[in-house]
Amino acid sequence: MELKEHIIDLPKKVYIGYDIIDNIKEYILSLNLSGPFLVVTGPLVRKIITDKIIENFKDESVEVVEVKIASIDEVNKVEELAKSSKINTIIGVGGGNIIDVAKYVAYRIGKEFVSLPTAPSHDGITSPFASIKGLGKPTSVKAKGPIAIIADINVLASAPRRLINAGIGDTIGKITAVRDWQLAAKLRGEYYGDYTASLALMSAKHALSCAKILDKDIRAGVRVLTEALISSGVAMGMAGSTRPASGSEHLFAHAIEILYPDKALHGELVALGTILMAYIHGINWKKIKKAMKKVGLPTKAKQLGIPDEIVIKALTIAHTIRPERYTILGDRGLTWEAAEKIAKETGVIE
Ligand SMILES: NC(=O)C1=CN([C@@H]2O[C@H](COP(=O)(O)OP(=O)(O)OC[C@H]3O[C@@H](n4cnc5c(N)ncnc54)[C@H](OP(=O)(O)O)[C@@H]3O)[C@@H](O)[C@H]2O)C=CC1
Ligand SMILES: O=C(CO)COP(=O)(O)O
Ligand SMILES: [Zn+2]
Repeated sequence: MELKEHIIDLPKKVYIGYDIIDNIKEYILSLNLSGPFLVVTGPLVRKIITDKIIENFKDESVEVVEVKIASIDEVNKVEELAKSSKINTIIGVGGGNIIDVAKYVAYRIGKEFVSLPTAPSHDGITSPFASIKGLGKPTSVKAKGPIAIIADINVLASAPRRLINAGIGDTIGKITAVRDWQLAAKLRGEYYGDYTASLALMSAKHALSCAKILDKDIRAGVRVLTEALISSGVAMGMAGSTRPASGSEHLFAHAIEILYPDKALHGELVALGTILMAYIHGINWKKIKKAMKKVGLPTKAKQLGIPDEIVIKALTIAHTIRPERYTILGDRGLTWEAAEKIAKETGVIE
């Protein structure tokens, strides 16, 4: 099936390198972005990274706002401030939650957004979508794609290993997401972009290959991972939806977040979901699980403190989360018995 209209939303510039946050002012000005600027950041990141960035912004009109989670209340707070301070450019400095709030507010007020990720933990760095709690849906909504990305590898490599692993987990998910997309094209006549799907799959391949590099040279490994995460976001921008990056494995992750919130990182849940959905798809889930173990990603719900019953329940409700996006879970989902069998056979529960 052809799309009636297709807008490809991509960044104008991607700055990637070492210690490049020192050049932030130069980058921003070369993009002709005007102030006042609003830096959206998190409490921890503010202390360890953001304050240094602000120093490099001397002589410009800059305000900083701290956000704890990506919720509609935080969005409203940031939007109010942005409007009252007549902000022209929003810079998101932080993990996935911060980037999502920054790009969503930029979308709502029609201003430019610059993405400055501090952790390679998610592929929302580039994507023109955001996940905001309290909007009435657990999945992402349209947001402003970044005009520029500033990816400082020294900053990203300083993130805790758990966040780095979560980024690998989020990209591993593309293996089943693309399978689901192919299935939807076959069974439901949904638009399928071969090139975009290949791009998403390539991200998974590169993220997995970075695992070996990470142990020898953390910065080199994080660079490969960051490029994979940016690229997966490009796939979403090209597809005009998160379809190439989010399938049944993400539905499982979202279901866990609903039933048992804030226990695990997004990428960790996606990776667990990928083992389960790969099993149902009949692809080599053992190989995926082995690769996850090697990286240090949890392969059992218990490692994340998630009870077995929550995993089973999540599997049974996952298909209801985004019914318009067809996946291997079909329209009717899994029975409790089937879910339990899948979770046990893959070793996700005991
Ligand atoms: N829009 C999209 O397309 C996508 C969106 N997402 C969304 O992203 C979110 C997950 O993002 P994720 O990054 O995993 O989680 P968070 O944004 O919650 O970040 C996790 C923690 O890491 C901290 N942190 C960030 N950078 C560093 C650093 N360099 N050193 C030390 N600590 C650091 C944060 O600090 P602080 O407390 O200061 O913030 C936070 O406490 C989910 O909500 C998910 O839905 C995921 C994929 C795609
Ligand atoms: O996390 C995402 C891609 O990695 C976005 O997924 P959703 O559209 O399912 O929220
Ligand atoms: Zn994701």
